[in-house]
Amino acid sequence: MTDSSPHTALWPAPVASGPVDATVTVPGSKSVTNRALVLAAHASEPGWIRRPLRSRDTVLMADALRAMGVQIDEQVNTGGGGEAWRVIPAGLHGPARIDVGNAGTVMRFLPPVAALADGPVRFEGDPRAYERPLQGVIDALRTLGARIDDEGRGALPLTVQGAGSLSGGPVEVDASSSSQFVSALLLSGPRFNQGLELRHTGRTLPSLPHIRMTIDMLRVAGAKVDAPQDGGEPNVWRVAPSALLGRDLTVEPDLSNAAPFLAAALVTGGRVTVPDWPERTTQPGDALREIFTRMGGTCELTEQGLTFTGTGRILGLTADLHEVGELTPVIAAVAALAESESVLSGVAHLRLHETDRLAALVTEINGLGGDAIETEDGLRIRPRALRGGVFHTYEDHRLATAAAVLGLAVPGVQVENVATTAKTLPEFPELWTEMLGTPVTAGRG
Ligand SMILES: O=C(O)C1=C[C@@H](OP(=O)(O)O)[C@@H](O)[C@H](O)C1
Ligand SMILES: C=C(OP(=O)(O)O)C(=O)O
Repeated sequence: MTDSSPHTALWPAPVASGPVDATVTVPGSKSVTNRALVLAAHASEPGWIRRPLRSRDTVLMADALRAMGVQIDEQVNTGGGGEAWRVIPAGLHGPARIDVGNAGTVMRFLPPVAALADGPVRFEGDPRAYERPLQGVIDALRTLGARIDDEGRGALPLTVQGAGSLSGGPVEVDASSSSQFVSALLLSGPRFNQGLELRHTGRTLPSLPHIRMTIDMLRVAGAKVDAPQDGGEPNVWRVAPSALLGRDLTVEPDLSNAAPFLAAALVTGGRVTVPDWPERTTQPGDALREIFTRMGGTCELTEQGLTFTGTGRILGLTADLHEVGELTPVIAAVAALAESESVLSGVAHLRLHETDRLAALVTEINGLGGDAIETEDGLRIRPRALRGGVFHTYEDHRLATAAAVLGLAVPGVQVENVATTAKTLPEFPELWTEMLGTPVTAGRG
């Protein structure tokens, strides 16, 4: 460790001394927790969120809702069932200041909530948050009746001049840069006076499972939603105006954050079980069962959870990851260790994520001696022996977990700022070393 500042600190990624054999309990889903918080804030009665994810993105969401008047009581160890948050909705109000950090869910899901608050709500965040797309949400909210001061930026920082209610009605949005534009408007749609009729006009729409997650959770909260997935008009969603119910909801483990642990089984020819893997889910991480099977492993879903077993061989993958873009960094890391070429496509929108993920993955994999190139909409990765070195993470949690996967097989990988995993998985370094059967030691970034 040459520097103790968290952004430049180096974490020596542990090398696997043999096949891993571990059970890893993965904390709750970021996407489910943050949707649950928004829906509970809109409800007309209190609700519970059990086993929520506690991470930077979800704490930012909870704090932002608190700033607008919602009461969120965090209760730990409720009858042995882990943590539970009690959400008590109240009249939403400004003035409020919201820090979105670099959380796409916070920066996109909350401007529609703020439009329903009474008073001005200021949105600020990390420098990268000011570069991430938001124009579609801003324009749509204006069409629906909101006043937003963004000084013509079409991005953060901005102030929503909440009027206490919003007309709602029909609106068009191009959500080709982020599915979160659609989810954001749908999640608050029941609270708009006329509800919402949302039409996506872009050529493509990424991360469809996340939109299905939004619709499922809205319906559980009592909303009436018509969606293309039910045979409705393509690219059109309708949400009826209605009150929402307070629910008692248990958050599923974050299956996207299960990715590096399952990858460890594949890379080391070992076995990893993730308990509480849901039998049915809208989480995109469920696709890992098929993706990692195609890359050479086998998996089995039992009462114990999902057990993934590696065979010692790692096969290249040709796949369109448009629906499951957030899995790309870890898949790319596995691909860099594979015996044959991988072509990962459909993920051009990753250039606008926490960092430009395509550029970052190419630079860092090649920095370890790999052979990766950017294509128009993804990556091509060819087999080549890797060597140790510093893997920069660009304040991107998924770059850090991808680097840890490479480090299992490549001695001398130093992960810069592993603490950036706090965005969605603050316990990552401990879970990783526990999985490998090594004690938690110094060297945490
Ligand atoms: O709605 C959500 O919870 C998410 C949607 C996806 O965003 P994009 O559609 O912008 O990729 C995903 O990548 C992100 O991690 C979480
Ligand atoms: C893209 C991601 O996050 P965000 O919710 O900030 O968009 C991600 O977690 O991979």
